[in-house]
Amino acid sequence: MDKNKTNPQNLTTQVVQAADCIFERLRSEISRIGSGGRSNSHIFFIFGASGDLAKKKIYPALWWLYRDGFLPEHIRIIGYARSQLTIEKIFENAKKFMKVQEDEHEIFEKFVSINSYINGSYDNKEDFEKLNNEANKLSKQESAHRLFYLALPPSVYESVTELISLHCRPKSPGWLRLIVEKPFGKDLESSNKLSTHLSKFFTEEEIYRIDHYLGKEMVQNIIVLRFANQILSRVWNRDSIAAVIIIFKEDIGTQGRGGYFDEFGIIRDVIQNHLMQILSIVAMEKPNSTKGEDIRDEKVKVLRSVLPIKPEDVVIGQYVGDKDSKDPERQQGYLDDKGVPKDSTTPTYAQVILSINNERWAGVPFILRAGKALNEKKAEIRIQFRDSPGGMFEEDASQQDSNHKLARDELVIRVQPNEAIYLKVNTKRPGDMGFSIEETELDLTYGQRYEGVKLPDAYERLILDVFMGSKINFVRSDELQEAWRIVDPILAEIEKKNIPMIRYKFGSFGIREAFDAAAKHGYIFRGTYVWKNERSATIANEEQTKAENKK
Ligand SMILES: NC(=O)C1=CN([C@@H]2O[C@H](COP(=O)(O)OP(=O)(O)OC[C@H]3O[C@@H](n4cnc5c(N)ncnc54)[C@H](OP(=O)(O)O)[C@@H]3O)[C@@H](O)[C@H]2O)C=CC1
Ligand SMILES: O=C1O[C@H](COP(=O)(O)O)[C@@H](O)[C@H](O)[C@H]1O
Repeated sequence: MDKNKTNPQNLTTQVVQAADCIFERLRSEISRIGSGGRSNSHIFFIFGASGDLAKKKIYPALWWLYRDGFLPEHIRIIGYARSQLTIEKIFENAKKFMKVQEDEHEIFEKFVSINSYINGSYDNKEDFEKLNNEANKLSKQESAHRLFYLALPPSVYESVTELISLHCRPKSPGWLRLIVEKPFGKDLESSNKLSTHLSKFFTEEEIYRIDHYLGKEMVQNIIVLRFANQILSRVWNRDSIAAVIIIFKEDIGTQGRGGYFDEFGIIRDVIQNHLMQILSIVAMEKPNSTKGEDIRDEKVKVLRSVLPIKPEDVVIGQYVGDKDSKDPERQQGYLDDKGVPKDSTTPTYAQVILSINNERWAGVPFILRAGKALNEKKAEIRIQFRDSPGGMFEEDASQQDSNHKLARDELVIRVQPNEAIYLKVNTKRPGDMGFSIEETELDLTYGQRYEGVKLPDAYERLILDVFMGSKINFVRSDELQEAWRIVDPILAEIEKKNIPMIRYKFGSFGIREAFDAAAKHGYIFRGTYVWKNERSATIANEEQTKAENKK
């Protein structure tokens, strides 16, 4: 037997070497792009450079790409916002998210030196002309390729994009790429309006709609897992799979972002985009190739087969403070957030159960569940397989009853934290003299298996994709339309208050009604959680809930 294959130490070394080799190829591709053609400079503009996303994600991602040699040689980064700031101040705010190591100070200083900040408004043509002049001066080349990242609230997208197109386009042969952050509208109508507006000023080729979940390692891995493994592709259908559940949980509340959140709610914030994107990759047919268009064609095709959601298949909730908690943040309910109106009925938790009407998936529930202010931060996909037929084991004796004793096989793809893929299977209890069965896992936890391998941050990957001109991990306008078509009717029902709002305590495991609904559709929860303790949490404000539902 090949020792290299079995020794985890060697395996890790091999993986690290393979990763280094891939990175080397990428770096040379980047430098080829950077030096090829007549236009070899790049300018990366961050609109909303004073904001939260810029500070936490964009500046850090650009720094890591620069440090690791992935940015083109001749590049300038220009932050733009209304605030009177300096680049020093911007870095002061962003530095704690950039994780600069002791031995990286020299290269970090070089990174700082390619950055600058310009302040100006979002709707004044003179400011954009000034920005354009500054950019030309900094890059010393009017045809430098230009990338514009819109880290802004959607209220200013229209004016900013128009002014960019009219006043900040590079001279030929420089190209322009526009990175648009979610939310892409609030519903199908406003999303279409935004798309129509963008299409007046940019080609579809130039637009990169970012959904950062598409940059996460395990989300990208779904395609490989599904289509590079016969053992999985053969069973990836209604004959073998009983239910699919895609879960997003956060252990924080809105943390002062309530003003933004209240306008959108958890369905628009997480389900319509991140979870729907995951669903489309889990459920799509095999694409013809790994080309962006082939993959996106299949994603949109499966979304078109999603049937209208029935209101009875929706559970929504809003968190209330946990007055018994010692943590002051957990004592605050959603309505205590300063930006949130006291009578807000915006959901912070939602579960929707979807049906896909095609040959592969008819009858299999796809359960999308997302919640803020829960007991943990976690995102995962659980593919639950059907019961083994036959019932030959003692544990199987009560097959008639829905509470089966023999656990179902379940494939879990843990997106975060601690990326992992594990398959829950039944095994003979080790050492047992008879046939007693216990549930165990075939476990591929990345932190153990691929020790030392760096998994890039989602924004790092996606920004690099934009430099490379790769659209695999960006959302096409027809995908977006389908996602809105699916959630729009439910949003309307919620608006009309036709779906009861359930209060849950900050730190809860979830909402019991959601788990019951999932069980009714055939997803069998085999965890160890005992609802008895939680019941008091989900009905903490039962009286208030009842009163509101009566209104
Ligand atoms: N923060 C996050 O974690 C995530 C954010 N996003 C999306 O990214 C975009 C930016 O998010 P984020 O950085 O959190 O947003 P911010 O609220 O921090 O806004 C970014 C910048 O926009 C300007 N701004 C804020 N409000 C207004 C307004 N009403 N009118 C005009 N300008 C305004 C401010 O700059 P100034 O006043 O200096 O001009 C601010 O610094 C949003 O579309 C958001 O949905 C997506 C995923 C995650
Ligand atoms: O897009 C969003 O995502 C974040 C969660 O991102 P993650 O990468 O930390 O899982 C969420 O907090 C935010 O509300 C939402 O807008």
